[in-house]
Amino acid sequence: MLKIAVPNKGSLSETAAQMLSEAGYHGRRDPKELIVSDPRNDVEFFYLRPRDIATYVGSGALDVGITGRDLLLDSGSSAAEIAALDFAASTFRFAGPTGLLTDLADLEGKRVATSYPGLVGDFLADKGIDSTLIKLDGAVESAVRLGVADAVADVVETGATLRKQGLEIFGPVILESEAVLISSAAPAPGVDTLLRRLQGVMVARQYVLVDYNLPVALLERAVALTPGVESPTVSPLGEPDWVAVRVMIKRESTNHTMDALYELGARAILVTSIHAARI
Ligand SMILES: Nc1ncnc2c1ncn2[C@@H]1O[C@H](COP(=O)(O)OP(=O)(O)OP(=O)(O)O)[C@@H](O)[C@H]1O
Ligand SMILES: O=P(O)(O)OC[C@H]1O[C@H](OP(=O)(O)OP(=O)(O)O)[C@H](O)[C@@H]1O
Ligand SMILES: [Mg+2]
Repeated sequence: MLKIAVPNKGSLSETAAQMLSEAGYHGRRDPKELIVSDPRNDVEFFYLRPRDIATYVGSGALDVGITGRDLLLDSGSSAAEIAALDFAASTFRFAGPTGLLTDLADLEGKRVATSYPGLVGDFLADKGIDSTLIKLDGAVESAVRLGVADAVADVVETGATLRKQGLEIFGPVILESEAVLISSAAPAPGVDTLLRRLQGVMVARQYVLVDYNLPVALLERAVALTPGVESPTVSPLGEPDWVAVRVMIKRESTNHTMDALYELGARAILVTSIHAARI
């Protein structure tokens, strides 16, 4: 049975559980469950703190897990990232009191508060900057106002938390992070199926199917607008000189693409959601 680590709390837990469910797995129903077996899919789920998942997977105790790239790198674990999962995107940045710190060298000799001392320590060492790390569990943005640090290094999504604390981003991007699937050194049998299923969920979320009818003379220009993942399916129509086209397009571009197809001369343009996919 494939042993899969899943975040039990925090920012990643809800979407991770939802993706696994959309991928056909049967996870926990009760948030107090820590281990749930899904024999039909030949997997077992272990609900763990996202920060600990890389440690379990890196040690080989569990085969794969869902965590954040930032947490994986912070842990120093030997687990490897095998796929990005397209959610919980954030950047990891330095921030300080507005206007006071402007570049990385300004951190020399300063106190930097963070919940990710492994990640930040490695980054500063690599750049030759000698700072003192102040390890906090969360709400690190308060550390400057409360006088325990001169700057912070933390997860930034919208930047709203920093702004509310009178802090401003400075210096280089430490990391672009998102939720990832990680695996132990020797990938276990069954990982391929899990990955294909999760990729299917991502495709179903990102793409829609579009069908349209078009004079065959315009086909080349229509294909340029909607090239699809591999290539569009083109079928004959009862009407001579017209064809029917079926193709996947990015969900976010749906209305622009429909407008462009209509202007080109396509008609009966229909858009349908994809329920599941294997590409
Ligand atoms: N606002 C956010 N936007 C996107 N990703 C985030 C955000 N906050 C945290 N994360 C991501 O969530 C993961 C942290 O997991 P964790 O469970 O500690 O989240 P958390 O939100 O800090 O949870 P908690 O604060 O309840 O402990 C990291 O990969 C981090 O990049
Ligand atoms: O850029 P923003 O959109 O404001 O999001 C970033 C904030 O979200 C997370 O905090 P969380 O709510 O998880 O609290 P924590 O600091 O206790 O982990 C993260 O640690 C940042 O503080
Ligand atoms: Mg947090």
